[in-house]
Amino acid sequence: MPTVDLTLPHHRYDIVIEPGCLMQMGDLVRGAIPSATKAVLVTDEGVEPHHARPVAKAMEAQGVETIVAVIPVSEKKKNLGTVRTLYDIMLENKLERGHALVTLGGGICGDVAGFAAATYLRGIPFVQCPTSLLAMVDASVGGKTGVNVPQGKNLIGAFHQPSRVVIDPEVLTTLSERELRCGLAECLKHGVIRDASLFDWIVDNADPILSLDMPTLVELVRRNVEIKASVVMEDEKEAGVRAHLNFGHTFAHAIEATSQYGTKYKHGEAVSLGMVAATAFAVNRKLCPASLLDRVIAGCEAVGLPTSSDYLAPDIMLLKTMSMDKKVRGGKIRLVLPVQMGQIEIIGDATADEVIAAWDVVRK
Ligand SMILES: NC(=O)c1ccc[n+]([C@@H]2O[C@H](COP(=O)([O-])OP(=O)(O)OC[C@H]3O[C@@H](n4cnc5c(N)ncnc54)[C@H](O)[C@@H]3O)[C@@H](O)[C@H]2O)c1
Ligand SMILES: O=C(O)C(=O)C[C@@H](O)[C@H](O)[C@H](O)COP(=O)(O)O
Ligand SMILES: [Zn+2]
Repeated sequence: MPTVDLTLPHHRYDIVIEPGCLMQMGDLVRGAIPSATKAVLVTDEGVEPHHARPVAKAMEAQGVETIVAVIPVSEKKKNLGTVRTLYDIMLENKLERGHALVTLGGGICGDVAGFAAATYLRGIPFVQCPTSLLAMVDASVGGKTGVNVPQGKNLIGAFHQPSRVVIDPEVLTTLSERELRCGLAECLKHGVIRDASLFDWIVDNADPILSLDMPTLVELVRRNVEIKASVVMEDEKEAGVRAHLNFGHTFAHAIEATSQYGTKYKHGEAVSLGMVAATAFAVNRKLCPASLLDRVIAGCEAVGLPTSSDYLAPDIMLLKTMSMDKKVRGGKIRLVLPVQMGQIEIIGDATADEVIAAWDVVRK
C-alpha cells in the first residue's frame, strides 16, 4: 500500500493512503501494534453510523477484541469531561499498555482520543484513522493531541505520536461539502507556508476535489501529508519551524474561543479568516506585497471559504484570547506571517494596534 514515512529521533511510523484500506484495519492495527489483542475504537457520533461497524468487524477478524466508544463531536465537548469518559471505558475494559486505542473520526475525535491515549497508564499506543479531509491532511499526522478550555483552544494537551495513520479517502463520500471545504483551508495553508504550486493546484482543481474525484483526492491528501510530515520531522515539538503550521491560527483560535467554540465557525473556516488576517498584518508591516493578500483571499473564495465576517467579537476580547496563545513569549504575541507564497517568517513584536488593524480587514 502507498505510504508516507514519518521518522523522528525515537519513533517512526507510516501514513497509509489507499482507497478501501479501512477493510484491512485489522492487519493494519496488528502490523503496527502486534500486541494489540484488544482495542478501544473511539469514533465520533457523526462517523459512527457510516463507518464504525465495518472497521470494528475488520479488527475483530484479525483477533483484535474491539470495544466501540462513541464520543460527541463538538468543540464545546472537546474537553476533559469527554477524556474522562474514555478513561472510564478503558478502565472498565481493563485495557493494558500493550493494547491499543484506535481513533475513527474527524480532528476533534483524533485530538481528544489521542490525548486519552497519551495519558491513560501514562501512555498507550494508538492508531489514527482520520475520516474528515481536515483530519487526513493535518490533524492525524504529527502527534499533537489535546482539548479546549474556556480560556482557549487546545491549551491542555500532549505530544503523543501514533503508531500508524490509516487514511481511506473513500470515506470522504459521506462527509458534508462544508466539512470538505474546511479541510481545504489547511491544504491552502500548507501551500502558503511551503508550496506555491500546491496552492495554485488546489484552486485549479476545486471542482474535481469538491465533486470527490477519487484520484484527485488521493493526490491532494498525499501532497499535504508529505508537507505536514516533513515539517514535523524537522521539528517534532514546535521548538522552531513547526510553528509555521500555525499560520493563521493565532487569529483563528481567537475567533473560535470568542464565538463559543464552533457555533458559528468550524475550525477550517476560522483558519480561512485567520489566514486573511495574518496576511493583512504582513502587508501592513510591509513584509509582503498587497498582491499576496489578494491571492490568499481569491484562493479561499475559490473553494468556498469565508474571508470576511460580521460575527467577530470586540477587539479587546480577541486580543485577550490571542494573549493566551501557546506561542506567546514574555507576554508578547508571536505571529506566523507570509513573506511570499511558500515562505514564512515569525515575528515576536506585534503591537495591539497592528493586530486590530489586521482584524479590521476581516471585519465586515
Ligand atoms: N492535532 C492537530 O495537529 C490538529 C490539526 C488541525 C486541526 N486540529 C483540530 O481538529 C479539529 C477539527 O477537525 P475536523 O475539521 O475534522 O472537525 P470535526 O472533528 O468536527 O469533524 C467534522 C464533522 O464531520 C463529521 N465527519 C467526519 N468524517 C466524516 C465522514 N467520513 N463522513 C461523515 N461525517 C464525517 C464529524 O462527525 C463532524 O461532525 C479542531 O478541533 C482542530 O483544533 C488538530
Ligand atoms: O500540527 C501543528 O503543529 C499545527 O499547528 C496544525 C494546526 O492546523 C492545528 O490546528 C493545531 O491543532 C494547532 O495547534 P496549537 O498548538 O496551536 O493548538
Ligand atoms: Zn488547524
